Amino acid sequence: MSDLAIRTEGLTKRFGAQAAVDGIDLAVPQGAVYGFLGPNGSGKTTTIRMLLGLVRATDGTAHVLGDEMPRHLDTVLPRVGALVEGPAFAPFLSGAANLRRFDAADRHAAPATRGARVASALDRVGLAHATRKKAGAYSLGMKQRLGIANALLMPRELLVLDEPTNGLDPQGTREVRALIRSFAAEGTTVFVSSHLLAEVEQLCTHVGVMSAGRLVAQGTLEEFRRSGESRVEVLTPDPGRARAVLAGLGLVTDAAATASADDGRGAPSVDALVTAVLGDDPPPPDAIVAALVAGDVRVRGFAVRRASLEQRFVELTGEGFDVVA
Ligand SMILES: Nc1ncnc2c1ncn2[C@@H]1O[C@H](COP(=O)(O)OP(=O)(O)OP(=O)(O)O)[C@@H](O)[C@H]1O
Repeated sequence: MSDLAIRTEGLTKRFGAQAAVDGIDLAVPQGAVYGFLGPNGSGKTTTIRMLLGLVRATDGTAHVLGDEMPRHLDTVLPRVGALVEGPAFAPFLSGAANLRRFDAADRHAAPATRGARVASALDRVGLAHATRKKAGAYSLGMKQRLGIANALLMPRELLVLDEPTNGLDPQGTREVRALIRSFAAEGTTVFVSSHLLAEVEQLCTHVGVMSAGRLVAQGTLEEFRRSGESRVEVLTPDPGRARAVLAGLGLVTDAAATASADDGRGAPSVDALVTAVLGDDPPPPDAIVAALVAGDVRVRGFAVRRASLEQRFVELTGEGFDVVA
Protein backbone atom coordinates (compact mmCIF):
# COMPACT_ATOMS: atom_id res chain seq x y z
CA MET A 1 0.00 0.00 0.00
CA SER A 2 3.06 2.24 -0.27
CA ASP A 3 1.54 3.86 -3.37
CA LEU A 4 -0.85 5.73 -1.07
CA ALA A 5 0.33 9.03 0.35
CA ILE A 6 -2.56 9.04 2.82
CA ARG A 7 -4.53 6.04 3.99
CA THR A 8 -7.03 5.94 6.83
CA GLU A 9 -9.15 3.13 8.14
CA GLY A 10 -12.23 3.79 10.21
CA LEU A 11 -10.85 7.18 11.19
CA THR A 12 -13.23 8.71 13.69
CA LYS A 13 -13.37 11.81 15.87
CA ARG A 14 -16.15 12.33 18.34
CA PHE A 15 -16.73 15.55 20.24
CA GLY A 16 -19.01 14.39 23.06
CA ALA A 17 -21.91 12.61 21.42
CA GLN A 18 -21.24 14.12 17.99
CA ALA A 19 -19.14 12.19 15.48
CA ALA A 20 -17.45 15.03 13.57
CA VAL A 21 -15.63 12.39 11.51
CA ASP A 22 -17.32 9.02 11.34
CA GLY A 23 -15.25 6.01 10.31
CA ILE A 24 -13.69 7.27 7.09
CA ASP A 25 -11.39 5.25 4.80
CA LEU A 26 -9.34 7.70 2.77
CA ALA A 27 -7.08 6.50 -0.04
CA VAL A 28 -4.94 9.25 -1.54
CA PRO A 29 -2.60 7.94 -4.26
CA GLN A 30 0.90 9.35 -4.50
CA GLY A 31 1.10 12.12 -7.06
CA ALA A 32 -2.64 12.83 -6.87
CA VAL A 33 -4.24 16.19 -6.42
CA TYR A 34 -6.99 15.02 -4.11
CA GLY A 35 -9.94 17.32 -3.59
CA PHE A 36 -11.49 16.79 -0.17
CA LEU A 37 -14.90 18.21 -0.81
CA GLY A 38 -17.80 18.80 1.51
CA PRO A 39 -20.16 21.43 2.83
CA ASN A 40 -19.16 23.52 5.82
CA GLY A 41 -19.13 21.48 9.01
CA SER A 42 -18.88 18.11 7.25
CA GLY A 43 -15.64 17.19 9.03
CA LYS A 44 -12.89 18.21 6.61
CA THR A 45 -10.80 20.31 8.99
CA THR A 46 -11.12 17.77 11.79
CA THR A 47 -9.87 15.06 9.42
CA ILE A 48 -6.91 17.18 8.36
CA ARG A 49 -6.06 17.92 11.97
CA MET A 50 -6.01 14.19 12.71
CA LEU A 51 -3.81 13.50 9.68
CA LEU A 52 -1.29 16.05 10.90
CA GLY A 53 -1.38 14.86 14.50
CA LEU A 54 -2.92 18.13 15.72
CA VAL A 55 -5.81 16.28 17.30
CA ARG A 56 -6.05 12.66 18.40
CA ALA A 57 -8.48 10.30 16.69
CA THR A 58 -11.16 8.71 18.84
CA ASP A 59 -10.93 5.56 16.74
CA GLY A 60 -9.35 4.16 13.58
CA THR A 61 -5.92 4.58 12.04
CA ALA A 62 -4.19 7.03 9.72
CA HIS A 63 -1.05 6.43 7.68
CA VAL A 64 0.68 9.38 6.10
CA LEU A 65 3.53 8.74 3.63
CA GLY A 66 3.50 5.13 4.74
CA ASP A 67 3.83 5.68 8.48
CA GLU A 68 1.20 5.63 11.16
CA MET A 69 0.19 8.94 12.68
CA PRO A 70 0.58 10.31 15.25
CA ARG A 71 3.07 7.62 16.31
CA HIS A 72 5.58 8.65 13.63
CA LEU A 73 4.84 12.35 13.79
CA ASP A 74 8.51 13.29 14.15
CA THR A 75 9.59 11.58 10.96
CA VAL A 76 6.46 12.22 8.91
CA LEU A 77 5.81 15.92 9.53
CA PRO A 78 9.10 17.18 8.08
CA ARG A 79 8.03 15.59 4.77
CA VAL A 80 4.62 17.28 4.82
CA GLY A 81 3.87 20.92 4.12
CA ALA A 82 0.63 22.08 5.69
CA LEU A 83 -1.63 25.09 5.53
CA VAL A 84 -4.35 24.75 8.13
CA GLU A 85 -6.48 27.68 9.16
CA GLY A 86 -3.81 30.16 8.09
CA PRO A 87 -0.63 30.36 10.16
CA ALA A 88 -0.39 33.27 12.57
CA PHE A 89 2.04 35.76 11.08
CA ALA A 90 3.43 38.65 13.08
CA PRO A 91 1.90 41.65 11.29
CA PHE A 92 4.71 44.02 12.18
CA LEU A 93 7.42 41.79 10.66
CA SER A 94 8.17 41.51 6.96
CA GLY A 95 7.14 38.44 5.00
CA ALA A 96 10.75 37.27 4.92
CA ALA A 97 11.23 37.86 8.65
CA ASN A 98 8.10 35.86 9.38
CA LEU A 99 9.37 32.94 7.34
CA ARG A 100 12.79 33.12 9.00
CA ARG A 101 11.04 32.76 12.36
CA PHE A 102 9.13 29.68 11.22
CA ASP A 103 12.24 28.21 9.65
CA ALA A 104 14.18 28.78 12.86
CA ALA A 105 11.52 26.84 14.78
CA ASP A 106 12.15 23.81 12.54
CA ARG A 107 14.95 21.77 14.03
CA HIS A 108 15.47 20.00 10.70
CA ALA A 109 16.27 23.30 8.97
CA ALA A 110 19.98 24.16 8.81
CA PRO A 111 20.50 27.79 9.94
CA ALA A 112 23.29 28.38 7.42
CA THR A 113 20.94 27.96 4.45
CA ARG A 114 17.97 29.76 6.01
CA GLY A 115 18.23 32.95 3.94
CA ALA A 116 18.37 31.01 0.69
CA ARG A 117 15.45 28.81 1.73
CA VAL A 118 13.28 31.78 2.65
CA ALA A 119 14.15 33.66 -0.55
CA SER A 120 13.39 30.68 -2.74
CA ALA A 121 10.06 29.92 -0.99
CA LEU A 122 8.97 33.55 -1.40
CA ASP A 123 10.04 33.51 -5.01
CA ARG A 124 8.13 30.28 -5.57
CA VAL A 125 4.83 31.82 -4.44
CA GLY A 126 5.39 35.07 -6.32
CA LEU A 127 6.21 37.24 -3.31
CA ALA A 128 9.81 38.04 -4.19
CA HIS A 129 8.79 41.68 -4.72
CA ALA A 130 7.26 41.94 -1.24
CA THR A 131 9.84 40.29 0.99
CA ARG A 132 10.44 43.46 2.99
CA LYS A 133 6.84 44.52 3.22
CA LYS A 134 5.19 44.01 6.60
CA ALA A 135 2.95 40.92 6.62
CA GLY A 136 0.20 43.05 8.18
CA ALA A 137 0.13 45.12 4.97
CA TYR A 138 -0.23 42.04 2.74
CA SER A 139 -3.51 41.44 0.93
CA LEU A 140 -5.44 38.32 1.87
CA GLY A 141 -4.08 36.54 -1.23
CA MET A 142 -0.53 37.51 -0.34
CA LYS A 143 -1.02 36.25 3.23
CA GLN A 144 -2.29 32.98 1.92
CA ARG A 145 0.68 32.70 -0.42
CA LEU A 146 2.98 33.49 2.51
CA GLY A 147 1.30 30.59 4.31
CA ILE A 148 2.03 28.35 1.35
CA ALA A 149 5.61 29.64 1.21
CA ASN A 150 5.89 28.61 4.83
CA ALA A 151 4.74 25.12 3.92
CA LEU A 152 7.40 25.06 1.20
CA LEU A 153 10.44 26.04 3.21
CA MET A 154 11.64 22.46 3.10
CA PRO A 155 11.20 20.05 0.21
CA ARG A 156 7.89 18.28 0.70
CA GLU A 157 6.44 15.05 -0.59
CA LEU A 158 2.91 15.93 0.45
CA LEU A 159 1.08 19.22 0.79
CA VAL A 160 -2.06 19.40 2.93
CA LEU A 161 -4.01 22.58 2.30
CA ASP A 162 -7.20 23.38 4.19
CA GLU A 163 -9.44 25.64 2.09
CA PRO A 164 -6.47 27.51 0.59
CA THR A 165 -8.61 29.89 -1.47
CA ASN A 166 -11.12 30.71 1.25
CA GLY A 167 -11.72 34.43 1.46
CA LEU A 168 -9.55 35.26 -1.55
CA ASP A 169 -10.59 37.55 -4.36
CA PRO A 170 -10.66 36.10 -7.90
CA GLN A 171 -7.09 37.17 -8.60
CA GLY A 172 -5.78 35.65 -5.34
CA THR A 173 -7.79 32.52 -6.04
CA ARG A 174 -6.28 32.16 -9.50
CA GLU A 175 -2.78 32.63 -8.09
CA VAL A 176 -3.21 29.99 -5.43
CA ARG A 177 -4.73 27.52 -7.89
CA ALA A 178 -1.87 28.08 -10.33
CA LEU A 179 0.56 27.37 -7.51
CA ILE A 180 -1.20 24.14 -6.61
CA ARG A 181 -1.05 23.06 -10.26
CA SER A 182 2.65 23.76 -10.37
CA PHE A 183 3.26 21.59 -7.28
CA ALA A 184 1.29 18.80 -8.86
CA ALA A 185 3.28 19.14 -12.08
CA GLU A 186 6.42 18.49 -10.04
CA GLY A 187 4.94 15.28 -8.67
CA THR A 188 4.09 16.51 -5.16
CA THR A 189 0.95 14.90 -3.78
CA VAL A 190 -1.58 17.57 -2.83
CA PHE A 191 -4.50 17.00 -0.46
CA VAL A 192 -6.70 20.07 -0.64
CA SER A 193 -9.99 20.65 1.10
CA SER A 194 -12.65 22.80 -0.45
CA HIS A 195 -16.34 23.50 -0.33
CA LEU A 196 -16.16 24.74 -3.92
CA LEU A 197 -17.10 22.17 -6.47
CA ALA A 198 -15.74 24.19 -9.38
CA GLU A 199 -12.39 24.45 -7.63
CA VAL A 200 -12.10 20.72 -7.23
CA GLU A 201 -13.19 20.20 -10.80
CA GLN A 202 -10.51 22.56 -12.10
CA LEU A 203 -7.66 21.35 -9.94
CA CYS A 204 -8.02 17.78 -8.91
CA THR A 205 -7.33 14.31 -10.24
CA HIS A 206 -9.16 12.63 -7.37
CA VAL A 207 -12.01 13.55 -5.12
CA GLY A 208 -13.46 12.46 -1.80
CA VAL A 209 -16.84 13.77 -0.74
CA MET A 210 -17.70 14.34 2.92
CA SER A 211 -21.20 14.67 4.24
CA ALA A 212 -22.00 14.90 7.94
CA GLY A 213 -18.73 13.26 8.98
CA ARG A 214 -18.89 10.42 6.47
CA LEU A 215 -16.92 9.88 3.29
CA VAL A 216 -19.83 9.30 0.94
CA ALA A 217 -17.80 8.87 -2.26
CA GLN A 218 -14.19 8.64 -3.36
CA GLY A 219 -12.39 8.03 -6.63
CA THR A 220 -10.87 9.70 -9.63
CA LEU A 221 -12.61 12.79 -10.98
CA GLU A 222 -13.29 10.84 -14.14
CA GLU A 223 -15.04 8.09 -12.18
CA PHE A 224 -17.22 10.76 -10.65
CA ARG A 225 -18.14 12.16 -13.99
CA ARG A 226 -19.11 8.73 -15.17
CA SER A 227 -21.03 7.82 -12.01
CA GLY A 228 -23.69 10.45 -12.59
CA GLU A 229 -26.92 9.46 -14.28
CA SER A 230 -27.15 10.09 -18.01
CA ARG A 231 -30.34 11.00 -19.78
CA VAL A 232 -31.43 10.87 -23.36
CA GLU A 233 -33.43 13.83 -24.65
CA VAL A 234 -35.63 13.65 -27.71
CA LEU A 235 -37.32 16.69 -29.18
CA THR A 236 -40.28 15.52 -31.19
CA PRO A 237 -43.86 16.34 -32.12
CA ASP A 238 -44.64 12.65 -31.42
CA PRO A 239 -43.95 12.28 -27.71
CA GLY A 240 -46.33 9.37 -27.16
CA ARG A 241 -44.68 7.22 -29.79
CA ALA A 242 -41.23 8.34 -28.64
CA ARG A 243 -42.03 7.22 -25.10
CA ALA A 244 -43.25 3.87 -26.33
CA VAL A 245 -40.08 3.31 -28.38
CA LEU A 246 -37.81 4.29 -25.49
CA ALA A 247 -39.74 2.03 -23.13
CA GLY A 248 -39.36 -0.76 -25.70
CA LEU A 249 -35.58 -0.25 -25.46
CA GLY A 250 -35.83 -0.73 -21.70
CA LEU A 251 -35.37 2.95 -20.83
CA VAL A 252 -37.42 4.57 -18.08
CA THR A 253 -38.95 7.78 -19.40
CA ASP A 254 -39.55 10.79 -17.21
CA ALA A 255 -43.04 12.09 -16.67
CA ALA A 256 -44.15 14.34 -19.50
CA ALA A 257 -43.16 17.89 -18.75
CA THR A 258 -45.63 19.52 -21.08
CA ALA A 259 -48.85 18.50 -22.71
CA SER A 260 -48.58 18.67 -26.44
CA ALA A 261 -50.38 17.83 -29.62
CA ASP A 262 -49.52 14.18 -29.93
CA ASP A 263 -49.31 11.97 -32.91
CA GLY A 264 -51.76 13.91 -34.95
CA ARG A 265 -49.97 13.62 -38.25
CA GLY A 266 -50.91 16.58 -40.32
CA ALA A 267 -52.11 18.59 -37.33
CA PRO A 268 -49.97 21.61 -36.47
CA SER A 269 -47.22 19.90 -34.55
CA VAL A 270 -45.75 21.17 -31.30
CA ASP A 271 -42.38 19.83 -30.33
CA ALA A 272 -42.17 18.18 -26.94
CA LEU A 273 -39.11 17.12 -25.04
CA VAL A 274 -39.15 13.48 -24.00
CA THR A 275 -36.43 12.40 -21.59
CA ALA A 276 -35.40 9.04 -20.24
CA VAL A 277 -32.75 7.78 -17.86
CA LEU A 278 -30.01 5.72 -19.49
CA GLY A 279 -29.42 2.81 -17.16
CA ASP A 280 -26.30 0.70 -16.60
CA ASP A 281 -26.01 -0.84 -20.04
CA PRO A 282 -27.86 1.49 -22.40
CA PRO A 283 -28.10 1.02 -26.16
CA PRO A 284 -25.74 3.29 -28.11
CA PRO A 285 -27.21 6.67 -29.13
CA ASP A 286 -27.27 5.79 -32.84
CA ALA A 287 -29.33 2.66 -32.06
CA ILE A 288 -31.78 4.79 -30.06
CA VAL A 289 -32.17 7.24 -32.95
CA ALA A 290 -32.62 4.36 -35.41
CA ALA A 291 -35.32 2.79 -33.20
CA LEU A 292 -37.12 6.13 -32.93
CA VAL A 293 -37.08 6.68 -36.67
CA ALA A 294 -38.19 3.08 -37.28
CA GLY A 295 -41.02 3.72 -34.81
CA ASP A 296 -42.23 6.64 -36.91
CA VAL A 297 -41.07 9.26 -34.46
CA ARG A 298 -40.12 12.58 -36.08
CA VAL A 299 -36.83 13.34 -34.31
CA ARG A 300 -36.13 17.09 -34.35
CA GLY A 301 -33.54 17.09 -31.63
CA PHE A 302 -31.54 14.42 -29.88
CA ALA A 303 -29.00 14.56 -27.08
CA VAL A 304 -27.42 12.38 -24.45
CA ARG A 305 -26.59 14.39 -21.36
CA ARG A 306 -24.63 13.31 -18.35
CA ALA A 307 -25.64 14.66 -14.94
CA SER A 308 -23.41 17.54 -14.02
CA LEU A 309 -20.92 17.04 -11.24
CA GLU A 310 -22.99 19.44 -9.23
CA GLN A 311 -26.09 17.28 -9.57
CA ARG A 312 -23.98 14.28 -8.55
CA PHE A 313 -22.70 15.99 -5.41
CA VAL A 314 -26.16 17.14 -4.47
CA GLU A 315 -27.33 13.54 -4.88
CA LEU A 316 -24.53 12.37 -2.61
CA THR A 317 -24.71 14.94 0.13
CA GLY A 318 -28.30 16.09 -0.05
CA GLU A 319 -26.92 19.62 0.00
CA GLY A 320 -26.31 22.27 -2.55
CA PHE A 321 -22.78 23.39 -3.15
CA ASP A 322 -21.42 26.80 -3.64
CA VAL A 323 -20.50 26.54 -7.29
CA VAL A 324 -18.86 29.92 -7.69
CA ALA A 325 -15.38 29.46 -9.10
N1 LIG B 1 -13.08 21.28 19.04
C1 LIG B 1 -14.35 20.97 18.74
N2 LIG B 1 -15.26 20.77 19.70
C2 LIG B 1 -16.54 20.44 19.41
N3 LIG B 1 -17.01 20.30 18.14
C3 LIG B 1 -16.15 20.49 17.14
C4 LIG B 1 -14.77 20.84 17.37
N4 LIG B 1 -14.16 20.96 16.17
C5 LIG B 1 -15.10 20.71 15.22
N5 LIG B 1 -16.29 20.42 15.80
C6 LIG B 1 -17.53 20.09 15.09
O1 LIG B 1 -17.28 19.03 14.21
C7 LIG B 1 -18.00 19.20 12.99
C8 LIG B 1 -17.05 19.16 11.81
O2 LIG B 1 -16.27 20.35 11.83
P1 LIG B 1 -15.07 20.61 10.82
O3 LIG B 1 -14.49 21.94 11.15
O4 LIG B 1 -14.17 19.45 10.78
O5 LIG B 1 -15.87 20.71 9.45
P2 LIG B 1 -15.39 21.30 8.05
O6 LIG B 1 -15.93 20.37 7.03
O7 LIG B 1 -13.94 21.54 8.07
O8 LIG B 1 -16.17 22.65 7.98
P3 LIG B 1 -15.64 24.11 7.66
O9 LIG B 1 -15.49 24.13 6.16
O10 LIG B 1 -16.75 24.96 8.16
O11 LIG B 1 -14.36 24.28 8.40
C9 LIG B 1 -18.77 20.51 13.13
O12 LIG B 1 -20.08 20.21 13.52
C10 LIG B 1 -18.03 21.23 14.22
O13 LIG B 1 -18.91 22.05 14.94
